[in-house]
Amino acid sequence: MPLPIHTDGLGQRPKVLIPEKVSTDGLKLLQAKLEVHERKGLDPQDLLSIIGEYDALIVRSETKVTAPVLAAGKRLRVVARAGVGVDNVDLEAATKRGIIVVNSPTGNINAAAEHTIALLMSVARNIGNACSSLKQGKWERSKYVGVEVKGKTLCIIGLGKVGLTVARAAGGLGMELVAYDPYANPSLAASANVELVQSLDDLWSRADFLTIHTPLIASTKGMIGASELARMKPTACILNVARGGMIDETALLSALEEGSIAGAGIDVFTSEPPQPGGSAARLIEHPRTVATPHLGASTVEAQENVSIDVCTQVLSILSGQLPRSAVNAPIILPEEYRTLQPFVSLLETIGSLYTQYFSRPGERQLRTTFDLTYEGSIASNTTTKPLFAALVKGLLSPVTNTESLNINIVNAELVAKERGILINEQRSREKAESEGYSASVTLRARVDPRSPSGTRSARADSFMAPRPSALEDQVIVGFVSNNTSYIGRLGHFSTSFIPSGTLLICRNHDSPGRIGVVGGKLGSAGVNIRFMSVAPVDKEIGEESKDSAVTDSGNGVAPVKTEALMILGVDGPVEEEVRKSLIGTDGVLDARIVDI
Ligand SMILES: NC(=O)C1=CN([C@@H]2O[C@H](COP(=O)(O)OP(=O)(O)OC[C@H]3O[C@@H](n4cnc5c(N)ncnc54)[C@H](O)[C@@H]3O)[C@@H](O)[C@H]2O)C=CC1
Ligand SMILES: O=C(O)C(=O)COP(=O)(O)O
Repeated sequence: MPLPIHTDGLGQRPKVLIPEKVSTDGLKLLQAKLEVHERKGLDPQDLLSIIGEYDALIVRSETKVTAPVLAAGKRLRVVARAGVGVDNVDLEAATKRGIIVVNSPTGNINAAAEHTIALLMSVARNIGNACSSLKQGKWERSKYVGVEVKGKTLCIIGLGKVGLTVARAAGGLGMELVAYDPYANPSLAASANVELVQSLDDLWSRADFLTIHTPLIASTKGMIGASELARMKPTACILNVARGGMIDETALLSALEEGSIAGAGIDVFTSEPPQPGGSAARLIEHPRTVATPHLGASTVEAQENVSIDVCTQVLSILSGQLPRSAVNAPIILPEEYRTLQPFVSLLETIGSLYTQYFSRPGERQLRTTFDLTYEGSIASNTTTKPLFAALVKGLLSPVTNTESLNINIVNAELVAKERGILINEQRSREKAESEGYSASVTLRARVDPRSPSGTRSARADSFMAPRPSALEDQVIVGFVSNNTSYIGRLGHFSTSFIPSGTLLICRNHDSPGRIGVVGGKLGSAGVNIRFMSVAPVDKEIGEESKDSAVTDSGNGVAPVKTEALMILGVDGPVEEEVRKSLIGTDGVLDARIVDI
């Protein structure tokens, strides 16, 4: 069920910018919940100047979503591509900023495949030239004699969704099918009667028609140049309904001019629209080229599909749910996300509690590795990305502005790496049940004694773990009960409290009268106590330290069996003077304030 979309603090609905023609079928879904601004014909400068107002951006292939656009999009949470190819979106920059990029991976593949077949037939039967000749009042039947495709070999580079759909349709036309795709599914290829070859070198000389259906990526850029074209039959025709940039346009034009290939059917160009007088424009003008202005996805049906697909995903993301097809985020099934959700809040709390509770102001700080263990039922989830992201956010929230970092499943790993936070995730199915809960999480810090602060990075906001006192155990155990987060262990102490609001956490001698002392001092300072919980030394540690139990010297070293924690939920802030006044007298060894 979709969650409500919240307005901002000023009661405004989230805003979505649509600078290209996107079908109204999807936009209608948005209009009820969002402010939808269709602004066609924006130039790059206009886009830069207005993008800062928007929470979502929906584009097709024309809008270049560059790093500067994403940087200016301070509120942007999602860039949706109403189509397949995301080569016009700077994915790396979006990931860094935690902006989810979604696309519609299947909505227009049939349209693209049908358009490929249309170009194939147009090239084979001279449809474009014959049509314009007829419109000029001519009747040139012998000039436009074509070839049949039945029995001819169609070579396909990229046997993905579009490539396979083209193969099936071309198979229906009686064509022989050969494909090169190092990642193709052999059984799908076999089911469409496609012969898969091991190398591109096996294709060039076999093709009567050659069609390309790969994404535009480093390995496909400039894939077909002069030397490849030179190896093709002079009767061969080449088709491109994928992306400009994969075929060298100048080389293709020369091959057509020299007659080393027979024809071309081209829908996509290196620069769209083509620069007047440039290589694409000259290629389009060639009499044996059939060209269309990037119309592969331009059918009513495909535009409805992609529009509804991406608009639904925009709504999901803006209501805090996960999209169906994010390009730069892991796929998480909805039912899996539901089981993880209560733990997301727990992990954020544990992270924040860790940073606030274990920090000692003024102490030299060190870089840390965390062991994060999921125990019990939660350990069987296939992904824990949302939990990882929540922990990173929690660890950083007390020391940096996490709002501006927008930490989420998209960028959490990157942010953690940049801040020197190393998190090892582990799973244990049994442990939590033996402790009496169905699932729990343990965060244990291992501080690297060889890397004092400042040795690796001069960043002021880099995460530095607090230096632990000699024997301090930096561990937090949390669990969820009735959708509420609980802390079950803090350092050496076994406890059970709900971490929320302002907490005063005191470590004291485990002897009568401590509560009265702290309560009295807080009372005279006008601080109201909401709840209180006493935490003895965890039983495992108690066993270990039985023989060595000595009284603490009061310097924060060597917690022993004779100590306990007192956790007080208090209303409002506790002045620093009041906190300090609690320490050192009447058996109170330490007092720390934590805000959750
Ligand atoms: N002209 C238009 O309006 C449209 C164009 N497209 C374009 O069509 C292309 C294909 O789309 P889909 O089939 O949906 O993508 P897809 O991801 O399903 O398939 C791409 C295939 O290319 C293969 N591939 C990747 N690198 C390769 C390489 N170096 N050599 C050989 N094969 C390689 C992959 O293994 C994959 O099987 C994309 O570039 C997309 O942008 C898609 C829809 C409409
Ligand atoms: O989906 C794709 O990859 C396309 O190329 C379609 O582009 P368009 O949305 O028509 O600008």
